[in-house]
Amino acid sequence: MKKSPLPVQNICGPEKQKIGKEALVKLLRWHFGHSEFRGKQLEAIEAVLSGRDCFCLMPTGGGKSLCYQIPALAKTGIVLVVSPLIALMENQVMALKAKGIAAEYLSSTQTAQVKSKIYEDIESGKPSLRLLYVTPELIATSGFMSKLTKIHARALLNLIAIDEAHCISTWGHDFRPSYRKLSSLRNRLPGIPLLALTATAVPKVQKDVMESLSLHNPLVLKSSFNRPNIYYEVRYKDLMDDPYADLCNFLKSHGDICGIVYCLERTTCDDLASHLSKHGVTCAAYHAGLNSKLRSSILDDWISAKTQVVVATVAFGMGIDRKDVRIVCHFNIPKSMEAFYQESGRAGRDQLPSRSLLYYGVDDRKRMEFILGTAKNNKSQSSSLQDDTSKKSLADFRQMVEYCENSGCRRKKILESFGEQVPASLCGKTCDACKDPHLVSKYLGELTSACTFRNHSSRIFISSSANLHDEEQISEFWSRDEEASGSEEDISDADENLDVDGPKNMFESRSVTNSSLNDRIELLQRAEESYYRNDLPDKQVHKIDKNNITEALREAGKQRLLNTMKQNQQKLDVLRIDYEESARTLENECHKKYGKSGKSFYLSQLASTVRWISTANSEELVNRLNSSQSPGCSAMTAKSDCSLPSVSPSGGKSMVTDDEKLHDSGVSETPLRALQHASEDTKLPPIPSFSDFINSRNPNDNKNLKSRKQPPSRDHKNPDKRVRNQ
Ligand SMILES: Nc1ncnc2c1ncn2[C@@H]1O[C@H](COP(=O)(O)OP(=O)(O)OP(=O)(O)O)[C@@H](O)[C@H]1O
Ligand SMILES: [Mg+2]
Repeated sequence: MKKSPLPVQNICGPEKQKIGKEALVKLLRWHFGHSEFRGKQLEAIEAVLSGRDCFCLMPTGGGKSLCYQIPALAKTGIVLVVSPLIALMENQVMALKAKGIAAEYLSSTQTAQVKSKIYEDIESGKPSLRLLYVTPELIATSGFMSKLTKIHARALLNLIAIDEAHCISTWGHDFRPSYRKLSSLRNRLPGIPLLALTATAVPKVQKDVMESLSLHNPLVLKSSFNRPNIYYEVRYKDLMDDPYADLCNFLKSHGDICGIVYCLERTTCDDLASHLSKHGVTCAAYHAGLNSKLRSSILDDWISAKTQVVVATVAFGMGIDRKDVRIVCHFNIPKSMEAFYQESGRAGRDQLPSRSLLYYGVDDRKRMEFILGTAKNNKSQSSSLQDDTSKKSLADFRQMVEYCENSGCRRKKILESFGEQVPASLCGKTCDACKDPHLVSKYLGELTSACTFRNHSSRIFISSSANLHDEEQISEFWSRDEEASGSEEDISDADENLDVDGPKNMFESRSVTNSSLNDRIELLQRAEESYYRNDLPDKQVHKIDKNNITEALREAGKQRLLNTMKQNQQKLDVLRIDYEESARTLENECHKKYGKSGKSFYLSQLASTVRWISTANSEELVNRLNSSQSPGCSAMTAKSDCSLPSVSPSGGKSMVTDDEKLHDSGVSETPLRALQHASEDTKLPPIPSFSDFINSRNPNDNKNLKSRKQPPSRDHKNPDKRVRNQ
């Protein structure tokens, strides 16, 4: 229903006149239907209305948006809101419009007509608009800045609100290079109060945000990070027979509730969503590998409660505003406490009891250590800034591991990681460790035994990833950060094209400033995708259906798998294996599983398999190859009439040992010879290295990608590890 603008007009006083609390509460009730301000909302609103800068740290779901929405209604003129995501802007603008509040957003996704209507209004000298949401990229363009300057000169710019302000800090978990450009706002638009809002900023990030934005004598408002309505729990994958079944039962036992399950990889999302669906949970997978149309329909179905659970990567991120999320589950350990807090904080925004459940697995931990450690090793040659960033990533992750591996109150650990000292009694048995400390201690004991049993060296944090893989292997993408920055892509492209002052070349600019792991991984992801795109001749690409899995693509996929096996030769040498056949088998498996679902699913599965090969041990590889074969044809006893890869485990020297025995078995060419041929003869498709990719950004010039690198992470779903150690 459209609301009359009358209350706004009534309280608009002369410039310096203080707007009283009553009038503000009236606005709150009239426009938003809330009876009272929450937490520090009123203080923030009064500060910015009086012209003072404000730094506002409120927990997720704390109601930060109202801190700039109410000021926008209290004064004629415009409140500019900087937001990191188009989806976030769209949601808020839609919700405000539904309340009859004049709000718009400017982004590359809008038509020229819509944009010029907005510009017309804000340049009219008497804008009807109250809230204008923009991306940080747009702010950096000279065109938009000159419009802002004009509005400013006419005293029509009341406030600049910077939402998710932690994105400005390289120390924050969601650093966005484009946010750095906001540091010029203070000088360019003097006298306009700045309001920085965030839910997740450790003390160092808080300081960095305030300094970067040059906040002048800001009112610093910090609410506790505590989310008392969320119950925290960790479950241990290594102690379970089947974590999929455990999660499924958990979700079903809570009835028809709304939930989010976060996974590290796209393929896990697809697998898990399909498993849950089969077992009666209405759910959908959501990740950056799906096209935007599909993504928004999945989001719509979830928002409108048609879908109960979304199984997602971190692409399902900021701006997801459904109040009644009852469960947020992490199926893989997140990379930092900040990420965990932000994601788990999507539960219970209506303040009702909700749950955070994290499935911790030692393999998951090692995988994460590997990627962070590899980044560190690679960066050791680079600047000290890069080293610092890597060290910080590892330290951040350490907190997450401690959250899972130590006994003691989970809530306390979360709060302490944000610099809050609280007594354990604060929790009031709202985490598993406080509710049932003996059980948690027992699980941790079992975990130690299980790890020892499985020959994991120890639970001591951060094994040297250099022992696992050489640094070549960094080039395989690891999707977690790409997923998050996939959203950044959504906002950046066209806006950056407008950028007259800003850098012409995103990659060039980033190579200078963005030493963060996130950016590197994002670029590597793009390199990966570019590799697949560029592998086909241009004309062919245009001709084929975008979603079509061509023979050429399949062949490239097979070659990629083959290449990975060869790069892991040393590790796999303990096997006697026909690499060519093995690659074909694995490619077939990917195609069989996801061929019908489309190219992105197929490529995602393929990439996951590549990662898996690079980390799997010989036994795992044997198992997988064997399970991929047709019934009755065992790879362990492969004969010449079986066109499947011939493999045996490392201990298999006694079973099938050397060339002679293979000759005896009737195989025309020994696996060892096949291996040699593969090394000598196979022309492998080039996979761009990180630097090659950056240097070859010209889309017409992708042919000089020469070097070849290798994936770092491993598939989480290792059936062998589900050992319950009683
Ligand atoms: N004073 C209030 N009374 C009741 N509900 C409120 C109040 N202020 C905000 N809310 C509600 O709380 C929910 C969360 O608000 P909002 O999206 O502004 O949170 P946030 O702090 O920006 O969270 P996030 O960090 O996740 O972005 C919204 O649904 C909003 O309507
Ligand atoms: Mg918000």
